[in-house]
Amino acid sequence: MRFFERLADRIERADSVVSVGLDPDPDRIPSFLSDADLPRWAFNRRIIDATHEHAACYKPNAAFYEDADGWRALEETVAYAAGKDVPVLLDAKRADIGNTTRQYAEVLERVDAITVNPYMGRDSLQPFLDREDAGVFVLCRTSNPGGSDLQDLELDSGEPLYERVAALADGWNANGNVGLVVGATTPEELAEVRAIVPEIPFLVPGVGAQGGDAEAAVEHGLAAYPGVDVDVGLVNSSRGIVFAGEEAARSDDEATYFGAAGDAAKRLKRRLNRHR
Ligand SMILES: O=C(O)c1cc(=O)[nH]c(=O)n1[C@@H]1O[C@H](COP(=O)(O)O)[C@@H](O)[C@H]1O
Repeated sequence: MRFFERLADRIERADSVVSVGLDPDPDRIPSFLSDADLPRWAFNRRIIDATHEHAACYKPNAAFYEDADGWRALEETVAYAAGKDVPVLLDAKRADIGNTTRQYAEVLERVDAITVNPYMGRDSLQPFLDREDAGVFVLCRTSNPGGSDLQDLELDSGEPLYERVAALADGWNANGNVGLVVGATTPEELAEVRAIVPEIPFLVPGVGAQGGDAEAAVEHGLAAYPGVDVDVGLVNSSRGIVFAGEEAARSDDEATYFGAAGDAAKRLKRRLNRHR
């Protein structure tokens, strides 16, 4: 089964397009978990227990796992999410020259999908694109303030670079496995990219902690996919869900802390579903 078919299945079962970002910043892991063997894994396991009913996917960002214990924590996390039948999208923003990128793409043996960076061009993405069953989300218009520095640059044709990336990604989609990353912080660009690629699902980060537009994320982020009954796409929130417990009363109480994460995921799911 292709990634977007598996994702559609999950979206239907959870009635949700929420991507729960697993970004376990070590400085914010609650002190009651600091003695755990792998605090990031202990944290993620509890987050998954609290949120999986509302999760269309989990999106661990590789930056939070790039040390020896981190890789172990990530491995445990991926296996645990799979056990709950929730796809995992590794946010690694990868791509490189041929032999290197072939190694990078090996990670798709262990996760369902990945984010990739188009800056080095098609050959740097080919080994990912060749994995017919995996999802490959190409950065297009990112949510950060500096996203405009390069991505908005106008080409000779008059189009901004991010629009060219969208058009190129359409051409890279022979296997029906390409998605685009377009931030919720730039709703007009979301609409523009959607007009260029009516059939490519988006990963829309930037709602929650970055204050992006959740309604526009749903309106433009989802796309019909051949052979499935629901529109497909993902709207991600990381800190707004996993650290919701910091604001809960008695947040040093484990049940309250992780209950708040579950509530935050459920609230986001309902908010997004109002616009689906
Ligand atoms: O590729 C991404 O997921 C991504 C692209 C982008 O344009 N903006 C963006 O915030 N992200 C990621 O989405 C997550 C957002 O986290 P929060 O701001 O805490 O919801 C982080 O893991 C970011 O790296």
